[in-house]
This record gives sequence, C-alpha cells and structure tokens, in this order.
Amino acid sequence: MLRRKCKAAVMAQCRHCWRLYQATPSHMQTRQFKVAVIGAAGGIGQPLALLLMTNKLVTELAVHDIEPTTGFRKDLSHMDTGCQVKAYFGSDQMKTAIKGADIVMITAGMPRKPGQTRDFLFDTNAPIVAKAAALVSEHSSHALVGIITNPVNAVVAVAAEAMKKCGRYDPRRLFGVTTLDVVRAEKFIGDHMEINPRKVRIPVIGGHAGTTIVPIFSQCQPPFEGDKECIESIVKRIQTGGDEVVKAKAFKGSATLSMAYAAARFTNALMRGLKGEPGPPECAYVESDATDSPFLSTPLTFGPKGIAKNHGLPELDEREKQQLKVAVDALKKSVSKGVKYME
Ligand SMILES: NC(=O)c1ccc[n+]([C@@H]2O[C@H](COP(=O)([O-])OP(=O)(O)OC[C@H]3O[C@@H](n4cnc5c(N)ncnc54)[C@H](O)[C@@H]3O)[C@@H](O)[C@H]2O)c1
Ligand SMILES: O=C(O)C[C@H](O)C(=O)O
Repeated sequence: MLRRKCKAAVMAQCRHCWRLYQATPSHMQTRQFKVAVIGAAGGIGQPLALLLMTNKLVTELAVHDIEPTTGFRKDLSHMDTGCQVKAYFGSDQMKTAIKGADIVMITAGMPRKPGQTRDFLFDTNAPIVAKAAALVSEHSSHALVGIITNPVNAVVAVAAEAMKKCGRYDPRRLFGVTTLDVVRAEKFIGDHMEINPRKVRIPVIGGHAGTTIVPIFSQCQPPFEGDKECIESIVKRIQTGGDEVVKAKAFKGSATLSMAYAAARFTNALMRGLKGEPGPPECAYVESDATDSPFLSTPLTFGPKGIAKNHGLPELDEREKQQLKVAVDALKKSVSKGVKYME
C-alpha cells in the first residue's frame, strides 16, 4: 500500500500558559531510546535513573535489581518528563529489562570499603557482569553496554569474553565507563585555574584504578596553567579521587552521586551518537590496539553503531609517556585476569 505523507496538525495545550499550539503527531516524532539500568536500586543506580528520567532522549527506562524495584519505579513514574519507567527485579527478570534496550548501563555489584582495592571486588562482581553481558548478547545484541561495576579494568574483559561465548561480541558496543575520572580532572583543574570546570576539556586515558588513570595535561583545553609540582599533585588527586570518597563515606559505600552524574553524561553522549549527532569525543575503556594492553581508555566519537572513531593516543609529553607505560603494564594483568576467569 502506498503511504501518504500525513499532513495532520495536532493541537496540544501548553502546560504553562494553557494556549493551544501545533505539535508533532506522535507517529512523526523521531524514535528515541530505551535505556536499561542494571543494579538500579543501588547507590549509583537510583540517581542515575533519576537523571536519565530527565533526559529527553530517553523515552523508556527499565530499572532492574536483585532487590525489589517496585516502590522506586512508582516514585519515578510520577515524574512528568515523558519517559516511561518499567521495573524488574530478581535474576529471572534481568533479561526482560534488557530486551530491546538501545543502551544497557551495568552498575550491579559491590562497592569497596576503606582499605580495599577495586581489584578486591573481582570475585564478587565478575559473575554479575558476566551474566548481564551474556543476557545482552542473547536478548539485545545491538545494545551499547556501559560497565560501571568495579574493577572496570578487569570486568570489561569478562564481559567481552561472555559476549564472545554467545557469538555476539562487537567491540564497538562495549565500554568501561571511565567518565568519572574525566569529570574529576575537569573539576580539579577548573578549581585550580579558577575557571568554570565545564569549560575544561582533558583526555584521561588508560584505565580506572590508581596509576592506570592517566590524565593528559599536555592536551588540556584551555592550556593548563601551573608548574610540574602542581600537575603532579592534581594527577595524584585524580588517581586517588575514588579513595578520597570511600574514606569520607566511612564504610557507607563509594562515589555514587558524582558517578551517576558522570554515567548520565556518558549515556547522553552514546545517545547523541546513536542519533547521528555526536558531541565532542568522550573517553571510555574499550578494546584497543593503541598499546600492548588489549583494552584502553582513549577519546572516542560515537555513532549509530557505537564507536564511530577511536581517536587513539593523544600526543603525549615525556612524563605522560612514562605514566602510560606503568598503566599499560598493570592493565595487561587486569585484562588477563578477566579473560582467564572466563576460560
Ligand atoms: N566506574 C566507576 O567510575 C565507578 C564509580 C563508582 C562506583 N563504581 C562501582 O559501581 C558498583 C556499584 O556501586 P554502588 O555504590 O551503586 O553499589 P550499591 O551496593 O549501592 O548498589 C549496587 C546494586 O547492585 C545490585 N545487585 C547486586 N547484584 C546484582 C545482580 N546480580 N543483578 C542485579 N543487581 C544486582 C544490589 O542489589 C545493589 O542495589 C560498584 O562495583 C562500585 O565499585 C564504579
Ligand atoms: O573508588 C571506588 O571504589 C569507586 C569508583 O571507582 C571511584 O573512582 O570513585
């Protein structure tokens, strides 16, 4: 049947002044996105869900946790943002939450306590990530997957192996979320230079733990103002930002609100890519051939299939080259640990 172009004008009422205005009929609106948050009832999951509810690109939000999510969903469902929220809980419902999702953000798993390293969480969190990754492969293989769960450096490799086992691994679609390192770098540099942190752009490459976090001050925009000692002290603060929060929260978890903010920024960048309207490059931990480490965070431009362009290593000064070398040695071990776990 030949389809005629619909010229119908739909009148809608402005919620502020009550005047009628011409609106786009719903069948002509551009398709927007279903995002699933796994581990949604947790410290990061709840504020992330809240931020995603307010993003106009998200039309369906699926919240899943092993803990009940019904009350949390009811709460979100009263928001007049135009995003429909659906709740799922228990291991059996994870697949339904994931089904048809354009983006799956995985934040399920244990956070660390003072004195623990992120690596300490591996045994608990690796099976959770492996299961979620396998379900994405089986039920929504086109989805872009952001892994927030620690230790990111190792569990992203776990997810990749789980997807390979299902025969559905696409390296353009799997990301370890390292945006919090970028957010911290921009904030600490902005404060130091007494400028708005939102005006700062700096690539933070490597991984997401201690010395694997490599902020590239030589490429900071606007150019960084400060001496070598000053750079060293801010680098150290970015690398230990997570420890700073873990210590301050004193056995009540790790970064949740700043992480939710960072994850919402990252999810928004992925959605802009899916729409074919990418913003500036964002760093994330992805399969990479830029160094000897099979995974590395570098600046990426997103597109309809995930990574449209991996910009690879930025230009590095001598100090940054040394830092990257240390990072790559550690990352190779973390990735091997993840791969071995899935053998
Ligand atoms: N990538 C980063 O920059 C970054 C930053 C902060 C925290 N993290 C990590 O994110 C993870 C979550 O942190 P949090 O503070 O939200 O922890 P949390 O304990 O508050 O929340 C985790 C949630 O995951 C749920 N969960 C556990 N197993 C699950 C499963 N099998 N299926 C579904 N849900 C499950 C729990 O019920 C809980 O609600 C931790 O591993 C933490 O280390 C990463
Ligand atoms: O430090 C942690 O354990 C959480 C997270 O990785 C962070 O950087 O804040």
